[in-house]
Amino acid sequence: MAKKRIYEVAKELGIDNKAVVDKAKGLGFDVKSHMSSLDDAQVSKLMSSFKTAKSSKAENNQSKGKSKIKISVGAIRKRDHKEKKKNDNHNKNKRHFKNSNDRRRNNKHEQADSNSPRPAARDLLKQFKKKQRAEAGELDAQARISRQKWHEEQNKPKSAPNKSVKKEENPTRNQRRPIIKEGAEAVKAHVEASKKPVGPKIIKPSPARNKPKVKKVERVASIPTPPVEKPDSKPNRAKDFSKSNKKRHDSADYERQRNERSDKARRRRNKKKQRTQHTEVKKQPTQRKERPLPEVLVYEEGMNAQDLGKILHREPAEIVKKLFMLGVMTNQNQSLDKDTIELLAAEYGIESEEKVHEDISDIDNLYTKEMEASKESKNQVKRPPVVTIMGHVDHGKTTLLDRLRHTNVSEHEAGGITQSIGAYQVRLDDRLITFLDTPGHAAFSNMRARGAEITDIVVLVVAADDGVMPQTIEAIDHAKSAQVPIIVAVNKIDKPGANPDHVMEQLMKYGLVPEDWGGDTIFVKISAKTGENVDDLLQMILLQADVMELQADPQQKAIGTVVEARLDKGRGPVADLLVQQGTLKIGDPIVIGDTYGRVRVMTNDKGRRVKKATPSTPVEITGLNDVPSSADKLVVFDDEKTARSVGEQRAKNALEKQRENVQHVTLDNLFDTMKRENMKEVDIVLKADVQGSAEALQQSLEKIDVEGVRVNIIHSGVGAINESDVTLAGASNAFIIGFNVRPTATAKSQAESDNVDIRLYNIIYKAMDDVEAAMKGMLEPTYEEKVTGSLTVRETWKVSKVGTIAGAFVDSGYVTRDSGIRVIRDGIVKYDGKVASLKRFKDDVKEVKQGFDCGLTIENFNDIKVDDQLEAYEMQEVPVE
Ligand SMILES: Nc1nc2c(ncn2[C@@H]2O[C@H](COP(=O)(O)OP(=O)(O)OP(=O)(O)O)[C@@H](O)[C@H]2O)c(=O)[nH]1
Repeated sequence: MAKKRIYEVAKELGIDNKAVVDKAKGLGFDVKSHMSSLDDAQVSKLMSSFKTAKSSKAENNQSKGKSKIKISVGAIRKRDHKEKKKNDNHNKNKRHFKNSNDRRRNNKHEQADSNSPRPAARDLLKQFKKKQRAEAGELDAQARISRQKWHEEQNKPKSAPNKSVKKEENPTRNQRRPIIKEGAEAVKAHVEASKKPVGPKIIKPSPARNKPKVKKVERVASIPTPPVEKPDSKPNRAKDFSKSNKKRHDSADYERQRNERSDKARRRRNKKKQRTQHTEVKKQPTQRKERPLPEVLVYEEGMNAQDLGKILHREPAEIVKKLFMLGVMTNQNQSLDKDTIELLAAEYGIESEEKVHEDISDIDNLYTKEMEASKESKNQVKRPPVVTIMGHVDHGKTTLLDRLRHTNVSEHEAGGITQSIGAYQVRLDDRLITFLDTPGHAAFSNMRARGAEITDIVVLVVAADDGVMPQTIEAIDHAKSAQVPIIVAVNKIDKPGANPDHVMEQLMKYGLVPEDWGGDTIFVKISAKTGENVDDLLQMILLQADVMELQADPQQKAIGTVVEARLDKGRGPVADLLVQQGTLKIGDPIVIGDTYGRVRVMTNDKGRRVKKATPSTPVEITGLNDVPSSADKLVVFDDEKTARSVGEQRAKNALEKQRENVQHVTLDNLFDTMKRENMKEVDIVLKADVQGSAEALQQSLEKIDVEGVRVNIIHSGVGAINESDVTLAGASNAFIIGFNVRPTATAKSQAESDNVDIRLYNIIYKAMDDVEAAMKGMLEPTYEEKVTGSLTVRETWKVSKVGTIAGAFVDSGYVTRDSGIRVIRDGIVKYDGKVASLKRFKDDVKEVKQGFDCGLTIENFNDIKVDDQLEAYEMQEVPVE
């Protein structure tokens, strides 16, 4: 035999599951719920224990008329009422309710427990039906009243429900449920109710019962009620009492199911309530509002309402609404400008501040920061002064530097002019002085100005035999604008015509008063050629440096400035730079201008390899990806990756900028550019061997102005002329100037096929002259007369309306219809005019050549005679030499 579940046993016994579970537990079985299973032995033990209990109980309670049915119903009631224990009133009512029910059942069972239950039941049924018929009318009336009252009750506000009163007013309920009343009235009513016939009930449905709504049923079900018996159980119950147990069990199950359902419904309701509460919490927009506004709105231009909402702890919709109120129509995603954001901040009553982005690619900024940091540093030490020698052409700058370095540079310079900037260090009494060699030609003035930025002291060289010249004054101006002190070196004192005092007098006009004469400018009379007083000059420089307290921090990251840069065939890009702060070391990741790399090889001014360069040291470095420009800043980064990204970003920016410039000179807009302001321009692509030369040449060329026509350098660079230069020149209708460089083979062939003119020079003056000549070619062309043929008049005809027609023979050359014509009679020019018409026989022709006759007329001239000599000529454009 299979195992049995508790509820099956309970069903068999007709006892409540809980009672059986309790009993099973009492017997020591391992059961938890009505679903727990029992084996045969346990079942039989359990059943026998119940039977024993039943028989003993039956004996004990015989006088009281209690039965097992009572136990089960009571148990259910007990359970139901436990849920309502919170309410004391209810407990009271429950007691009444239970007593009356017990009594009702006792009565019922007293009758049912007679020897023959069936006749008793039939009698009861008959009696009941009889009474029912008799009371039908009365019940109908009561039901009507009850319905009416129920409706009234329903329509009443539910603020103070009084269930007891309500129940009292419902006669139908009174029939199946004890009337709940307080005190003696309740007892009386209870007694009366207990006297009522027992049996199947609920003939007249109450209005509440008629309500088919599930909700209502659930609400009622939640109130502990006795099991509701189905109307169709009525005859069965009367006829077959043995089935009554089953009915009661069914009824108990039904009640349990209802309770379970109601429990489920309650749980669902609770869950739903919780969910609603949750969503309410989530949806609470007011809570966001409560978050405080920031004190300052730190914004970036281009933020939208969503971004601002996050910062301000406000809904984007609110931001949009606020802006709308301020007259700004926008949506949540639309970018807002600075003014609008600040307006919004003011509307919220808070400060606004634009977020400052530190652009790592802004190396000028990094350079300035490092420079400032060095001033604050405690590691500062004395550094050598950086000196620039300036002066007029041929006043002896290079000779002085030669003397200082004991080398000879000037003899190798092309054209006799210093073409590139170098920097050198000289030593005096174990102290170093750094010299920047800045040539004095006017074309280099721009570089000189740059040189003054890194220069501590300017040595102004003035030839004692020549005195103050234009570039001397220019040099003074540059030094003064850079607030750099000037030491005057009056040179060539060895020369017989030298007059140093005259130079000193001249310079007084420019605020340079010698110390001997009460001023503060140091004057040193020297001879660069003989070396006289050169050491005195160095002493004075060091003295000036001491006064200036020049210091640097060699421990910080290096910063510097490019003095010169070039592309070396073997070594790639090479930069001459001056370290200004910190120490530059081999392997340092660097960014210089728009280029980047790692210091691969470092060479000093003596051509020796060094591993590090301290402040004020000029070095030549390799390892860059491209050629930087002079005056570009050098910054050292922590790692090569950062340096690379910064360099690439800068190069990209520079390229974009260059493209923007190039866009102005394209084939599309060339015509407009030329016509603009009635100005003619000569577009030039400039390539040079070193940056300094390129800049110098550019400066010189841009100064050329030939009757309003000027030079426009559309691109200048360092290195060989390549295909891209030719393409650019072709597209811009420009020509190319190469200074100390040559075109590549492909560039040369492309230039030939594109008809792009490439001109190569190694002397600046020559380049300038050629450009000037080319510019003259762009002016209105000059014409000269060219005699094309000579004719002899052989016959004349006078025709009215036409005038005199000359029949002439072309002796040499040719005559055209557009030719100018000169009438020469006896060696004298009688008339100079134009051919009006030219014919052979009767046909108009364009040209008649030597050996042919022709007929011609001359504009506004009819006095043509036979044997007159005619000279045909043309005006031809004269090419610029
Ligand atoms: N007698 C004499 N001649 C000098 C002296 N210094 C320079 N010279 C001569 O002056 C001429 C020009 O000298 P440079 O040193 O080339 O002059 P610079 O100023 O460098 O000229 P640029 O490079 O063209 O700007 C040379 O022939 C020198 O020999 C000097 O102290 N005495």
